[in-house]
Amino acid sequence: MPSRREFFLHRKHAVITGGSKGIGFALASELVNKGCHVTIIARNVNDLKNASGKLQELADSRGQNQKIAWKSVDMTAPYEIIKEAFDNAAKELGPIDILINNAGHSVQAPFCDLPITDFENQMKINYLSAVHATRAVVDDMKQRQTGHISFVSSAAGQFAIFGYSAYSPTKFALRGFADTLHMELLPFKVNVGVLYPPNTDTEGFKVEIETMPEETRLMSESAGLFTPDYVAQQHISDIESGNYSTTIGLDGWMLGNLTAGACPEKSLARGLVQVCFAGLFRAITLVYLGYFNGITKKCQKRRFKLEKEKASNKSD
Ligand SMILES: NC(=O)C1=CN([C@@H]2O[C@H](COP(=O)(O)OP(=O)(O)OC[C@H]3O[C@@H](n4cnc5c(N)ncnc54)[C@H](OP(=O)(O)O)[C@@H]3O)[C@@H](O)[C@H]2O)C=CC1
Ligand SMILES: CCCCCCCCCCCCCCCC(=O)[C@@H](N)CO
Repeated sequence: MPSRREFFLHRKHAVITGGSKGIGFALASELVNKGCHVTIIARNVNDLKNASGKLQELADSRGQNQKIAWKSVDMTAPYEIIKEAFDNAAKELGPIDILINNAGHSVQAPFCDLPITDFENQMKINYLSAVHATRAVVDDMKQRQTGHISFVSSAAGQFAIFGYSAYSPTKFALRGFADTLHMELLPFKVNVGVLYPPNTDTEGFKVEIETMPEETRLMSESAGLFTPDYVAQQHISDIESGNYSTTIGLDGWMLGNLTAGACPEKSLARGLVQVCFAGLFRAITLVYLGYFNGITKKCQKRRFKLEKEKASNKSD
């Protein structure tokens, strides 16, 4: 007998923001593999055409008449524009059953080196875009008493490290929003889920790694580097089985247990692990924090030394 929590993806209409590349594209592909009709949203039209062409090929190879569509929308646009785009998507491929809030961007540097505008900009694309998209689809889901809404947070939305003073809060915010929404939508049978990826090998990540402070690189790489396909498969499988949180890799799994806090948990087995090992995971985290603080001090020492050498070279 299928479990009460199970969510069937076959012939559902899924909309993925930021679906033209990286994790979003991998999520879109996996949803096509599960039999969904898919609409992807992003800004760049060429990338959208390219990505939806690939998705259509994948869909055609399954021979089940699945439809693919794309919309060029800046997800930071005013709510009215977002609402119109989602209404049009629903007119084209049918009522929206699944929304994946994935569009996002990271800018990392020590706090004082970050342009002050980046704080607001990242909040707009990483957090507010998800609020707007959710508002655009949720009434209809409540009325139809079915649906799923996902948020792509980050391991940096569970563990805030050096360099992410603008980025991490946007990803923590998604968790707060998702926890609330999950509770409010329970009576309407609309599911909510959060994905917490560690570093994932995408175009966005390739740009990020070029400008990343050494501290951020050393700390974040301790949680591993994963392929977008692997990350997407884990999350889609959690959507199907009705799990709230998706974590990736061993460190990700520990981090999920550590930060379970007051977040929803629908699996008894997962809940038991959180209860039994809470202390152990906190202890492991203290060790990591000690290691990370050491990295911060060492890198700063090296930087001071370099600056001193430069200054003395100049005065020679
Ligand atoms: N890669 C990683 O290491 C990790 C990523 N994440 C999160 O996963 C999500 C996806 O990341 P990733 O795949 O690496 O990102 P990419 O930069 O590779 O792709 C981003 C996607 O979002 C779209 N996008 C960006 N800005 C906007 C906007 N204003 N409006 C609409 N669409 C937009 C892009 O298309 P276009 O530019 O054409 O608009 C593109 O499709 C992000 O939320 C990120 O924070 C979380 C943890 C780790
Ligand atoms: C008991 C638990 C211990 C586990 C410790 C693991 C340490 C995690 C460090 C945080 C990693 C942050 C990755 C950010 C990825 C991301 O979002 C960017 N690449 C943005 O694109």
